[in-house]
Amino acid sequence: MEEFGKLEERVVLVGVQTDDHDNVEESLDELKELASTAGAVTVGRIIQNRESVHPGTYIGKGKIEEVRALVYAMDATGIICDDELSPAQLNNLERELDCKVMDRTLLILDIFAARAITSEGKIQVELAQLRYRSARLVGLRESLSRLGGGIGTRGPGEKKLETDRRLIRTRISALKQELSQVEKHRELIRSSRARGNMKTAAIVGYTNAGKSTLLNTLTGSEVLSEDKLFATLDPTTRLLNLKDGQQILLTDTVGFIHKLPHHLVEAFKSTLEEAKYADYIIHVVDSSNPQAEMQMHVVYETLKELGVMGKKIITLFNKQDAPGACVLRDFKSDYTLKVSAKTGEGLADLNDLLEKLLAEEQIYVERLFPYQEAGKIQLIREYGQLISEEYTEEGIAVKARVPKEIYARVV
Ligand SMILES: Nc1nc2c(ncn2[C@@H]2O[C@H](COP(=O)(O)OP(=O)(O)OP(=O)(O)O)[C@@H](O)[C@H]2O)c(=O)[nH]1
Ligand SMILES: [Mg+2]
Repeated sequence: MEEFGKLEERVVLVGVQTDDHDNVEESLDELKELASTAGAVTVGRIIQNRESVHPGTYIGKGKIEEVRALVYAMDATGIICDDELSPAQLNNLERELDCKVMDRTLLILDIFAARAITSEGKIQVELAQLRYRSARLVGLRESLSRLGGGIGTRGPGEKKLETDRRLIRTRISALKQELSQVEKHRELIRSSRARGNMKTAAIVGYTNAGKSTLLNTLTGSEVLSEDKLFATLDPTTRLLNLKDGQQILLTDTVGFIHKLPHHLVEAFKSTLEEAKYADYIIHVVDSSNPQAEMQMHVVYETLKELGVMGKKIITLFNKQDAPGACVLRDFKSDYTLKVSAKTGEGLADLNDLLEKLLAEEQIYVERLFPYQEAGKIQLIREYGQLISEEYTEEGIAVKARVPKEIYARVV
């Protein structure tokens, strides 16, 4: 595992501006944030304009010289490239520059590794790390050997490489098995939730948008929220009591990010899938971020990739208290609200909206059930929401909300 925190890492960021590519300056701003989250100090950046990235070395020969000079001048310990490098690009650059070469994927993996808390998150990160590494075994041999323990403590050699690969394969299949156990467990929880007829809203959004803060403010719970990228890696579900007595489950999710490497989306699928099983999507946008529009776009793309479609979307333009907060036009969502998760501004409107949406799914029942029909009250308890029950001589007076599907069986 690459450890950034131990000795001070000083890095130079390297990006390629291609014609069809979004703005690399902005992408490098974000890469700098990622680097600092991982504990590395950015000491310079170099951008090359090219039609496309160099297949063998990511950047061209002349630029490599420039990077080498900057690394030397700034006493940098390594470079971080803005795109995922192929194994060949990584090896070649490492040979040419003679310093540590990292890429966006490795950086994100490193942050993920430091932040995963639940066993599921940890397994997912380790799997993604192993997959990334096994493809780059030659180049990463040195950093691997620093791991100590099982993998790689002796010098290089073909035989050694074979052993590394076999160890990694064994580990991967063990992890996969563990993961499928954990996923089964999650599936169980999900289906019992569905049986209890509890509606769920998934809070999604770009990393650092304020998702965890929102969950904390709404439910008074303590979910780690930090001004760091990827503070949340494991979904956390909390019960929200709405003012009118209705209830909804809110699930915090891992933040999305620009250029989230595909196999990471793959690795985190089961975590991100919370959004797929939710009844509603609450999309939190950091409206004080100049990149808000691009970030919203990334969120929609990721949702599409996950197959999350046809759900009601509530977009929250968050951080209204912050300077420069704006409201963007948003054609993809069904409802938009201006809020501040920090100050609580606008959250009463969110409460009202959720009440309205939930009420649409349920029918209000006020009825006296004779004692011989008490079984129906059990049905309400199981599938609906019992607001009150009062025992009288004629029977039980009940106020409740029941889902449309079972209304006919209750009245
Ligand atoms: N000014 C202001 N800051 C906010 C608001 N909501 C969240 N923040 C800050 O934004 C930062 C990120 O908040 P989090 O709640 O951790 O963001 P997140 O979306 O959960 O981030 P990840 O878990 O990393 O994806 C923290 O420093 C919060 O204090 C808000 O309404 N106003
Ligand atoms: Mg969070």
